[in-house]
Amino acid sequence: MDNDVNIRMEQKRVNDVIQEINIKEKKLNSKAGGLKESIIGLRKNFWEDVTVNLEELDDVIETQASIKQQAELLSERERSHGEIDKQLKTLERLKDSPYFGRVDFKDETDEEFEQLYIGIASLMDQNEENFLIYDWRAPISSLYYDFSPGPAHFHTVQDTIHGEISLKRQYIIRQGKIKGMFDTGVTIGDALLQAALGHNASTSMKSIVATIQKEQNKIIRNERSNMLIVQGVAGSGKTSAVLQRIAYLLYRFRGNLTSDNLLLFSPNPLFSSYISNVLPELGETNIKQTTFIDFLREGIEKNISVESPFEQMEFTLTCKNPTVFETRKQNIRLKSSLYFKDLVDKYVSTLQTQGIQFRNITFRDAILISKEQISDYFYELEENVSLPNRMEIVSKWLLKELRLIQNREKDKDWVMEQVELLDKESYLQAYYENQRIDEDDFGLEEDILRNEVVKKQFANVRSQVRKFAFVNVLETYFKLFTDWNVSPLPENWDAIRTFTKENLLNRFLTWEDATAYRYFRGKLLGDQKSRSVRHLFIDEAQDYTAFQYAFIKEIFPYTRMTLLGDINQAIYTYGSSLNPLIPEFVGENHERIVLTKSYRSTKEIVNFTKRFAPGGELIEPFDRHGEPPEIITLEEESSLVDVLTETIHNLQDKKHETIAIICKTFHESNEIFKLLKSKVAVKQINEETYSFEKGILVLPVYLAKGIEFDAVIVPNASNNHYHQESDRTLFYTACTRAMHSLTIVTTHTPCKFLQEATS
Ligand SMILES: Nc1ncnc2c1ncn2[C@@H]1O[C@H](COP(=O)(O)OP(=O)(O)OP(=O)(O)O)[C@@H](O)[C@H]1O
Repeated sequence: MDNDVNIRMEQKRVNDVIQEINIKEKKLNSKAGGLKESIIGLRKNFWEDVTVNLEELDDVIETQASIKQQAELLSERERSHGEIDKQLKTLERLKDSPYFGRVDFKDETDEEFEQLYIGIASLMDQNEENFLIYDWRAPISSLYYDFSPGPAHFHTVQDTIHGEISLKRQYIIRQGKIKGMFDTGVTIGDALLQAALGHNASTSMKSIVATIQKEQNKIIRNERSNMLIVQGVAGSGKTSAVLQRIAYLLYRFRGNLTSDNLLLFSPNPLFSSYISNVLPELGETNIKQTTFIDFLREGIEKNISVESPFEQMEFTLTCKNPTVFETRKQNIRLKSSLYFKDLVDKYVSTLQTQGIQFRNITFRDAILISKEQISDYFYELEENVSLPNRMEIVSKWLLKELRLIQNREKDKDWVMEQVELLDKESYLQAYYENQRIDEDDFGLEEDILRNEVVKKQFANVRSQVRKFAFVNVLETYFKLFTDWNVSPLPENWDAIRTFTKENLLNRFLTWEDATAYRYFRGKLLGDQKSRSVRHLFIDEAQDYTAFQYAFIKEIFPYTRMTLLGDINQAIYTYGSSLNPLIPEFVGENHERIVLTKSYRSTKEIVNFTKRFAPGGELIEPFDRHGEPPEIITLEEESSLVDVLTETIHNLQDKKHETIAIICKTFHESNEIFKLLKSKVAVKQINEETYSFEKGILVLPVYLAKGIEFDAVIVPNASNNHYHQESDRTLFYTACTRAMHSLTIVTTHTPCKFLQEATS
């Protein structure tokens, strides 16, 4: 058929579907209007419609029941209204772009091919009989992602349906108009992908539903594995795939799984906001996201400061003292390892019989229960009761003791002084209470007031006891490095323990100690195992240590996990041995998927960066072309500012909107910022930056993780800057943030990675 006729017919169908959407929208709107009125009415007349009578106990109970009934009615209506609101928003999106794909499919029993249109949500005709659009997550829609014309099959919950595809078509529809239409063969939409990838970088990530690739679809629809591990090269769509996977799981297990059951660990706050649009764009609520440090901090005492991973990195990259550096490196290696976890476990087992440090329970500067008493009580308990259970028993005992002390304390003089300071309300309450019990006993009122005072004053002590504040966890951890005979001795143990002791005395945990300490705390006091998180997603998984993984497993023993990362971007090199992304790690019920195709950068940039990526021969560029990376050799170092300014102006002339100057360290980014701030409108990004706007940005590479820019400038790729083998992953990560343009500035002696790329 003539292409114009085809387009006309397809546009007619789009118009028909939009017509249906309009009708549905009208119906929903009138339903929503009715509901809204009823909600307003319910809210307005809430107190008129409930029977309020508080005279007799029976009346009070009836009143409570009546309020409850009214409140339930209101929240039911509000829920329905919310649901309609969500449907209306989806219809609004469908009206703009009802679908992006079509497959004509016939199963083995069918006579004729059926046309299946695929979009971001399902839509049925008015009689609710036929699908006008299939949700991209429906089982049948996987035909679109997994097959080209020819034999094809898809899995339903019970079955596998075999058949044949006769046509696969893609559309670009905007504001209800077909802007492009392609019939595709083997891979989906090179044309569409070209269009999607050729755009300028955005300050927030986009959904990729229309162009999900077969390999990515495997990640998205995986339901079997307890642990899904994705090793994917830079720009291969790991983050994109995981967000689509979340949307898929929410759809597939709707009714059983809500966004509260899913948790994502992201590498930095900037990244969290960068991806926060994708799920709402797909009509789903965002899931809980946190960085691993925030997650750890929740379980560490507030008066202990914790180093961030970025501070750790900055320290190792900028430390000038070789002895200090060496000790720190060894500390990181040790504390990141499972060997150290074993050591902590061994130490914890010795605490069964002795060694836990307790705190006195004090009140108004006096010791109420001494730490020795607590320790004696604790260690007299049965040895085979676990430490956390013993803590519970001690806490109960302490609360009982406190009640007795509280009673004794009541008659002291200071209580009367406090009674006099009580407000009018407390006096009134005491009066009524007195009346209720015995109106003739005047002494009772004072007793009630005294009770009120001690109860208030003891509330804090009691709450501290419930939180096990009577255990000095930090001091007990400290003893691991002082009183305990570690065996076998880790390498350079003396230097490591001196370093650790010094930090702990300052109530400071290095990043490598933070997990160990948090784990230790859990062993001592007990950890709440998370049952509500059913799926955990870890992006940039290469940057987690073996100890961190073991800890995560402890907290989430029943949770399915999806780990995504790239071993070539492992920037925390001293801690990242035994990473799950390496094939040897794969265990039972684990699945490993490898993505080798890089979509982000132009072919020229990928071919350049793959030359210094370990195992780079496996990286495959997507066929999108641009200018080759530019390498600028400085004649003199003082010319850097002019070179950078000129480069930025050139890039702006070429319509690049996000231009990132990616530095090795924050220290370097400070220097560059100072150089440039009077020349161009440059913005500096730091650990606290939660979102960014288009423009010229300067930032260290560890804050650029997971993000992409139109153009990247690496301002100093000299040998004296990227000089160690461990800098390779940093350099690689920096260069691979570029979508369209990469500029590298160096002195006459470029770093070896740059030499490898250009030799
Ligand atoms: N199937 C696809 N269709 C359209 N765009 C895609 C597809 N897959 C990836 N992309 C695009 O490629 C870019 C890189 O994707 P993404 O950030 O998800 O990769 P990544 O593997 O997480 O990268 P990195 O490890 O380097 O941070 C994004 O712009 C994304 O939109």
